Amino acid sequence: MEAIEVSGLRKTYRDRDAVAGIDLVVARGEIFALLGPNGAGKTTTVEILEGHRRRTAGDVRVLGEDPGKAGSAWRSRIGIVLQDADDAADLTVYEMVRHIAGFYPGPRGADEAIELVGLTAKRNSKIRTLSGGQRRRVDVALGIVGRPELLFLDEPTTGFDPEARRHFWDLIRTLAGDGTTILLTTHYLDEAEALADRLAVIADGRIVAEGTPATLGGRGAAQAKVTWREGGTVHTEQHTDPGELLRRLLDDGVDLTTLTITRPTLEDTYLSLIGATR
Ligand SMILES: Nc1ncnc2c1ncn2[C@@H]1O[C@H](COP(=O)(O)OP(=O)(O)OP(=O)(O)O)[C@@H](O)[C@H]1O
Repeated sequence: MEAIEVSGLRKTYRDRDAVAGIDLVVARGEIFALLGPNGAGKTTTVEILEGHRRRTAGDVRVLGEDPGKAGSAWRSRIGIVLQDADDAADLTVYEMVRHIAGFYPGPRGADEAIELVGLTAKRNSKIRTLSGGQRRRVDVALGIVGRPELLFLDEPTTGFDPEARRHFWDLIRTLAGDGTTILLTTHYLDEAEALADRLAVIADGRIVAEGTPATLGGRGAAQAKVTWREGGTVHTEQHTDPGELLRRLLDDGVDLTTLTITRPTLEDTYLSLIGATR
């Protein structure tokens, strides 16, 4: 059984489609990233999968059940990190995590969850005294404390400093290595590239491309741009396989310290996919 199966998903607000017919399959144990510009429909999609919003049309199965009808046993199998979590700010980190752990049948220890998000030093601090990035880490601790089979992360690393982001990536890889399925939305292309087994780009409520970070939007087959300097002139050539060109340049005694080879980054590919929909 797949972790997530979606076909023909639509969500209409008044007369406008926020989600306009999405098909999506996420396998168990997979890390799947949803990318897309502001207002594309990512949060709406994720909240329908979490059972937090009603859909207008389409079939949705999450861990084998319809999230619109599933009960508390299903809910205890998923973990959620919302985009704007409203923390009970007067509790300490430990109190809050322990409180939420109490809703799950087989939770992690609160201290283990706090340690996993790197907040042990803030264990006894009130949440309202934490920085924005530290609060976000509390949100992640709350999402994983129940040992979810499936974890939803909506822009999980917004406000994280670079070290916290790397730490978080390691945590996600560890969870995935233990078999947790992860669906995340992010605006950070480096994050998607570092974490995702597969990803989809949503624009205007539709999936415009889907693939692995290496193949999305034809990226894998894209030509490499080779640039070098020879006799005071800069040369540029496009090649699918630049090996032959490199051998020729070596034979010709060209100074290869001036040579660069670039391929489209995931960001280049993403921006051209988004641009094509405008
Ligand atoms: N409760 C609502 N009522 C009316 N329109 C809504 C509602 N929630 C979302 N929308 C609209 O649906 C569209 C998709 O919004 P959504 O929040 O899913 O986008 P998103 O891809 O998550 O964006 P972001 O990257 O900014 O988080 C937007 O045009 C938004 O204005």
